[in-house]
Amino acid sequence: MIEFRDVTKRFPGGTTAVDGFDLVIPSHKTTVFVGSSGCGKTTLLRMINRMVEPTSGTVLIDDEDVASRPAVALRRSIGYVMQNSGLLPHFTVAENIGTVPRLNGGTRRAARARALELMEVVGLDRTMADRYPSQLSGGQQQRVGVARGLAADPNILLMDEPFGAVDPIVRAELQQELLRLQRELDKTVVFVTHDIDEAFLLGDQVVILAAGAKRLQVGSPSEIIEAPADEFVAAFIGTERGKRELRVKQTANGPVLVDAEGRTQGVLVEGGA
Ligand SMILES: Nc1ncnc2c1ncn2[C@@H]1O[C@H](COP(=O)(O)OP(=O)(O)OP(=O)(O)O)[C@@H](O)[C@H]1O
Repeated sequence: MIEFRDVTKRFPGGTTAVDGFDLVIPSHKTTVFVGSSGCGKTTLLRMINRMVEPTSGTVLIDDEDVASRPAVALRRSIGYVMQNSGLLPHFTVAENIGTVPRLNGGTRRAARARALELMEVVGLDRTMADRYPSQLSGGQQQRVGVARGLAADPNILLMDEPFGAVDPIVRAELQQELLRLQRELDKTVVFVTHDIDEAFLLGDQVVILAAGAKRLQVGSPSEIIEAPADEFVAAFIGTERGKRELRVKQTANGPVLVDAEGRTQGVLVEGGA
């Protein structure tokens, strides 16, 4: 469990990126921070692994204040995946993935073995191990980024808009891969995005934020869609655009669900959750 207790971050220059933020992030679930640009999502994420230090307040992992842990060791024990993958251009794929195992004192051989194993986990062909990042597609680079984040087998994986820079088809593929990975690996994932659809697809817990990391609503996707906290959240999640206001339409083949513009969104079936 990760916990923010009354956390504030003021940057030199005066921006209050995060103002008195409280949140409990349950273990073995995916929590998504979603909100518009500059609302403090990245700052929140980076305070978990001490890439950013809070001005006041406490961040705890399993009831231990992260400030009491040596920053470098803490950072290496937590996976971090960033936008544009953040790969080192002069390292091969295998070397990039094996960076943290090497930093942790592992042999070159062990790091490579781990890298090859992880390439399989994230759906990359092993023949790519000796390529450089520039010789991969954007989607493949992101997979390498995810593999690198997993290399030290962390309990916590922080992901900062990891799929922001790829086209919608590859993005959908990577999202499905992450859902599969999460079922298999069972990590505590904290994911940042500005895309509410991505948040609802991936999140067990979704945290909708406004400027200063103000919590507008925290809940499961179902809770938020069924009862948006206010007009702003309703507009943000798209109910106003009619996107999530579905109604039943009878067709020759049975009932389907259509949106406000009459576009079919799905088929109505009996039973289920
Ligand atoms: N190192 C820094 N120094 C000064 N101000 C900063 C620094 N990092 C972030 N900020 C400011 O803090 C606020 C929150 O930034 P943050 O990157 O956390 O937002 P974000 O929600 O992740 O935005 P985006 O979606 O655009 O990445 C912004 O106003 C930003 O300009």
